[in-house]
Amino acid sequence: MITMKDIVREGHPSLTTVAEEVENPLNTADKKLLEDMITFLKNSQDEEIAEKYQLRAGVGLAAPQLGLNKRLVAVHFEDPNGKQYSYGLVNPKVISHSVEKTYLSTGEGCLSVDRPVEGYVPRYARITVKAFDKEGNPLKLRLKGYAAIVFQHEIDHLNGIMFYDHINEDNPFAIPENAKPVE
Ligand SMILES: O=CN(O)CCNC(=O)c1cccc(Cl)c1Cl
Ligand code: NI
Repeated sequence: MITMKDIVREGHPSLTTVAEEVENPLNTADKKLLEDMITFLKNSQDEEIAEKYQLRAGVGLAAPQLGLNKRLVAVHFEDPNGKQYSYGLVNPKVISHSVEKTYLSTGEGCLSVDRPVEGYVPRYARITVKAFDKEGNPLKLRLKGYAAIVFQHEIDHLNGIMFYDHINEDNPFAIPENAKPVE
């Protein structure tokens, strides 16, 4: 099972590398990896398991956070409106996005960053993502609000981008232009 010791931290090169596409449909090993990534997220959100294995909670995980140069992402969360998302994504790609931006009023955190980094992270308010699921079926997801933010955080990891790369250096809490917050 994946635990915190498997998660690489700032300074590890895979966090600033553009990850390679994986062969679709997934081979057995990559399919198990993606399933293990989703299981980690579920475990990290389970009070007892998280306590037992000292897991930090996460709503998403990207393979580069495991030091693996693969374009694989897992997400598992419920958005503020109660909509549930649980996906293993193969080679996800943002194929279109709004001009309008959004940001999480509480800021973002990352399992690969062992320190709080304050500030608003400007994200596209709406995105369309194309990917394949772990069975090799094509997916097309139209996302907005909290879900759009999480998916962008994860796809950034595949492109070697950390959430704090987006924060305004002069004023981290400057309201991003043309943006409405997700509370
Ligand atoms: O890449 C994934 N992680 O680092 C997992 C830990 N971070 C979170 O769960 C998290 C927390 C707040 C906002 C966003 Cl967007 C995310 Cl993603
Ligand atoms: Ni992260």
